[in-house]
Amino acid sequence: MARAADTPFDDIETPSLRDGIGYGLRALGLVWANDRWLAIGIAGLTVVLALLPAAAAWVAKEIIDSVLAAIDSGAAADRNTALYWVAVEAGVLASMFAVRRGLTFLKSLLAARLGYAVSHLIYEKTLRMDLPQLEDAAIQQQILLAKQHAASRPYGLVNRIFETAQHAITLVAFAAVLWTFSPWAVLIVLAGGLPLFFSEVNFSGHLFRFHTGRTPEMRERSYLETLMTSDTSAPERIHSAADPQILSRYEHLFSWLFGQDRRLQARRASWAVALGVVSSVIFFSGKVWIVLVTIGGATTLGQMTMLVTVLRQGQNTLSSMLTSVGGGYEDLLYISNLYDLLAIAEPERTGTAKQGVRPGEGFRLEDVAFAYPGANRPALEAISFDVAPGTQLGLVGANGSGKTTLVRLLMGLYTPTSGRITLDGTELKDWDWTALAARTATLFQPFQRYKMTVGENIAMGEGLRITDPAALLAAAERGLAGPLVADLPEGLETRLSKRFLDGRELSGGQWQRLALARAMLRTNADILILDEPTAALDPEAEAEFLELARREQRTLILISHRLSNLQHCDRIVVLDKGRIVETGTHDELIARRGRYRKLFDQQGEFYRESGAGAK
Ligand SMILES: Nc1ncnc2c1ncn2[C@@H]1O[C@H](COP(=O)(O)OP(=O)(O)OP(=O)(O)O)[C@@H](O)[C@H]1O
Repeated sequence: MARAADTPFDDIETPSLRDGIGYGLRALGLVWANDRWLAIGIAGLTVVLALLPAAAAWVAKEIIDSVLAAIDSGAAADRNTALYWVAVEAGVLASMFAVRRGLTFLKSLLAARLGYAVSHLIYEKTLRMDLPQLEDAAIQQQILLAKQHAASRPYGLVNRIFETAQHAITLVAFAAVLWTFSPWAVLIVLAGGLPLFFSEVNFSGHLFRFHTGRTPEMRERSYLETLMTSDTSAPERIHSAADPQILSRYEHLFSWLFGQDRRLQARRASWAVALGVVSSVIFFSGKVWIVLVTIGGATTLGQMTMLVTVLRQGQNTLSSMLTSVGGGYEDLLYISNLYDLLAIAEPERTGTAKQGVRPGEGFRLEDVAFAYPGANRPALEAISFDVAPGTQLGLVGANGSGKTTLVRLLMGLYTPTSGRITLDGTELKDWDWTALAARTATLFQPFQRYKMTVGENIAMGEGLRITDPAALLAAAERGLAGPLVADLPEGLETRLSKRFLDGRELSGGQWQRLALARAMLRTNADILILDEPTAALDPEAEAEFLELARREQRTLILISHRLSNLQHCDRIVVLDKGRIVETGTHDELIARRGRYRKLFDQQGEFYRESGAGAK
């Protein structure tokens, strides 16, 4: 929900001047590193374009003065001189046009290259982040802001730097012309532009704080937009008739965002009008002065025209330059967010062990606790147990008892807050990440529905490194997806998801079969971790798959709410509120008449009968 309308976001920090200069240089460095010829081309044309306005003003003066001379003398030579200057003016204007077009072309190339380069940096960074970092809401906000502005801001900043340089050179040339008349004329140009500059810089800071501070609302808005258009949310949304509520939330959010924009832009516009009036008054005072001096006979008509033109263009150029500086400052603020994101320390994966110090020991958990960042109580506490190779371990417990968290710790995706987890005698953090990951084949909860081909959905189990159709089909068979793949018109090549024109949609159970096939592709992993692997399968398929998994001869860690699935496990660990409350075989736990037995009895007549049989 949107916050109070007048939330000022004043507490959001903006970077210091020193940091800002550093960011600017890094952005230029990025351009240089990506395409130095493009950078050189833009810089060269910028300098040429910067000098042309002063040249044009000078040529205009020469035309007027030579025309007046020709009128006075009536000589053919003077007439030819005037025509010569007209031809020069045509050349200057044509060059201006050509250089401007060339610059626009090169800058469009730069925008595309830089947008890609920055997006690449962002994705390289997010791909190196670990799971807790990606689950951190503050980091997610930084990523969103960086992604939103990746294509525009770094290019914007570089463009503003070039523009500022161009305007600065033009100004120096204008100043040189004005100086010949009077140094005061240079001062008039400066006095007219500076107030606007300070106002723009001030508003750039406000805008940045607004955009940064409003990221939660922007995220909610984009979520509501997805909710109103996505096919996956459509069945529930349509059925629950939630549309008016969702739309009204969206409208509420929009008017809050719009109200803030309006207030800020209205203040910006009124300041711009007021300062524009000040600039005009200064300009016209300068013009009156030049006119009076000309009437007094101290300058020629041509000089007067040139001076007035230069005075006006000088003021415009200064205000464009200062607007570029203000805009560049605004770009820089967003880039500071980008660089803050890029500067986030990456998770230290310092482990190098390719195998454990006691091969064959399996997993050992010693007094493990884990708390999610910001959580007020640990998700797991005092967890100790062993899993010897080849053991089949069942994990059971109510929703939120910590089962998924526990298997993610075993996979090394989270690090225990305290305690130790070892695999073959070596702590997980000391393992080489690739070697550790290669030990486990996993069905995740929730599993992904990749909007790729069927083959790629399976190949993701080995990071898309396996492309051999025979291996993919074998995994499909072992994940009970063989008949499904055979039935699809293009087999492994079938594109999934209706989002694509030629894409096919699958049922929940069919998607789950592909997720199972993905896990089963990892034939070299000696540990199979299955987090609710059969929740979407029909009973026949469920029994068939679990039987298959049991025959795999690998360590099996199985999470299931259907306790009958765990009957064959060598050991069952029962979790409650993040703690182990019971362990034992199915029969032992049934006989103990504790938590497991209670859960088991609650699962209906069928399970109770088979439990009684086991007693
Ligand atoms: N990514 C997360 N960030 C913060 N807290 C989380 C996260 N995932 C889970 N939790 C919290 O940790 C606790 C344990 O969650 P976990 O998913 O491990 O339970 P579970 O036993 O697998 O539940 P279920 O049977 O519903 O799948 C819950 O209180 C949950 O709210």
